[in-house]
Amino acid sequence: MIAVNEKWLELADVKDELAVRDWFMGTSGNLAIKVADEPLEFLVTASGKDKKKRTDEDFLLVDGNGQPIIERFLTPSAETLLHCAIYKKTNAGCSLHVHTVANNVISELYGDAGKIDFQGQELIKAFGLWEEDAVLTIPIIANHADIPTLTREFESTISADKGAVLIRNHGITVWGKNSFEAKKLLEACEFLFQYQLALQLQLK
Ligand SMILES: CSCCC(=O)C(=O)COP(=O)(O)O
Ligand SMILES: [Zn+2]
Repeated sequence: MIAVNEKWLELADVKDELAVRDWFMGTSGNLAIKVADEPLEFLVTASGKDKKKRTDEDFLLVDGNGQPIIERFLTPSAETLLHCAIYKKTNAGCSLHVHTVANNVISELYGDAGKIDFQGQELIKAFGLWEEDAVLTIPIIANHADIPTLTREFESTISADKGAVLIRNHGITVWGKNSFEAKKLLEACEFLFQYQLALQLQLK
């Protein structure tokens, strides 16, 4: 139970930081943090809540199928299966999903290509890419309304213990070994997206 309480507080702190950035517009976004490996258990945000507020009902514990453990009054995030896919396919400890204007516009501009590449950008080092000619590729998948379909396409893009995937005209999901790394990746992506949009305005 101590582990759950510690992870709860860790995720609540991340949620507060992302809320300050206004990254939970219109109750969008969901966050998860792993609590146990075998069997898999993780805390995930309750669905449809105002994630800018800190309450005792912000998170609930779910199993590897995204089903609530003990808690029967709260509904897990509608996108819990995406978090399940991350924890099943990687050693990640935390996964974060937010909707921002920049990540939505980038996903639409580059959606037909199915990806966006970043090269020659200092911030790609956040992903561990330190070589001078390194390329960060962020996949962009279709925003299927059917969550199992969305999850299948999403999990086909997962190939490492840290990563980021854009869902077209929806948002981004990132994951990393812990909440610090996941938040770092989320911020790096947002920087890169805002840079790309600003650059495109200058080129016009
Ligand atoms: C109003 S946002 C639409 C659902 C969504 O994309 C999202 O991120 C939040 O859903 P949740 O069930 O996690 O609250
Ligand atoms: Zn979403």
